[in-house]
Amino acid sequence: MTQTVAVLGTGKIGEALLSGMIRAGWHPANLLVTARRPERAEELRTRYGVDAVTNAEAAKRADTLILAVKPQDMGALLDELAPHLTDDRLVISAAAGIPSTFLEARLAAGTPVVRVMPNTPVLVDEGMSVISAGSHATPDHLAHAEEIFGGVGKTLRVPESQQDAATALSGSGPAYFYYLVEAMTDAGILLGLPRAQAYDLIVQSAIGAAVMLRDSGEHPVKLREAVMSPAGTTISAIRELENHGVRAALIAALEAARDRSRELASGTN
Ligand SMILES: NC(=O)C1=CN([C@@H]2O[C@H](COP(=O)(O)OP(=O)(O)OC[C@H]3O[C@@H](n4cnc5c(N)ncnc54)[C@H](OP(=O)(O)O)[C@@H]3O)[C@@H](O)[C@H]2O)C=CC1
Ligand SMILES: O=C(O)[C@@H]1CCC=N1
Repeated sequence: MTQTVAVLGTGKIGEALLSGMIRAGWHPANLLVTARRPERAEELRTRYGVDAVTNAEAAKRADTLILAVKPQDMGALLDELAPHLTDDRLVISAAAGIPSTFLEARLAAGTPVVRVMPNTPVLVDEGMSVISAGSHATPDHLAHAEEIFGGVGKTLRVPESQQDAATALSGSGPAYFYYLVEAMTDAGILLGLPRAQAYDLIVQSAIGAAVMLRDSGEHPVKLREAVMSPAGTTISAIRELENHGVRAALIAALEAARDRSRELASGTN
């Protein structure tokens, strides 16, 4: 039987996922979206050929609902959905921090909930989506979530207790790399290169390094050692990174992201 999937809250990650599902072969007729603003609903209808409906209608029509609103909006969305949602629907939450118990407590008893932390590279089919089962989710529900998110990148199952850490690593992860590219491009300008050239050099280096990390099977230390010639340029740069505590800063940054994810758990702040 053909399943209908609804994306509720089609902002940055919701739209990225929607576009990826269509590329992965989902027919727009089997997809629904919801939006808070009529002009946004119209934009999504025109851009993707999907039906933009109310949250209540999505609850009635979809077999699987993917909730992609901000953690702070999740309580209100669940209150809106609960009267229309029966326990034979699968509810997938992509919200940072919000535990599955938060959803389960607001939905019909026994409703299966799966928590997923995707990231924006789902836009280019290179997403990383970390998946956990709530109390009533079966292996079939997890497999269904993997089918959806696996179409736009990799998936990994973890116990829900690891979701805040996964959010800090892969959910937020792309932003750290963009930040590094920005900073390294600025350095290129300081060294006298035009911005566009500096950007190209850094981005291609990032792509090359990422492919080697993924495909070479080598530990990152080995890959770095291969770049660091004795008494050469690279070790001079690495010494500065160590002097400025960049490794410690990264560890502290990811710890802060994990802590923020935990703070969002109440859904109210
Ligand atoms: N951005 C990312 O990289 C990632 C985000 N996430 C999670 O995804 C969720 C969304 O994040 P993001 O996409 O960045 O945020 P956005 O603000 O871009 O998207 C949220 C969308 O939800 C809409 N919305 C809010 N309430 C309702 C409602 N009741 N009914 C319908 N639509 C509603 C908003 O509408 P309006 O435009 O009117 O405000 C907005 O378009 C968050 O919970 C976040 O933790 C997870 C992984 C990665
Ligand atoms: O910054 C955030 O809160 C969201 C969750 C992970 C990525 N973006």
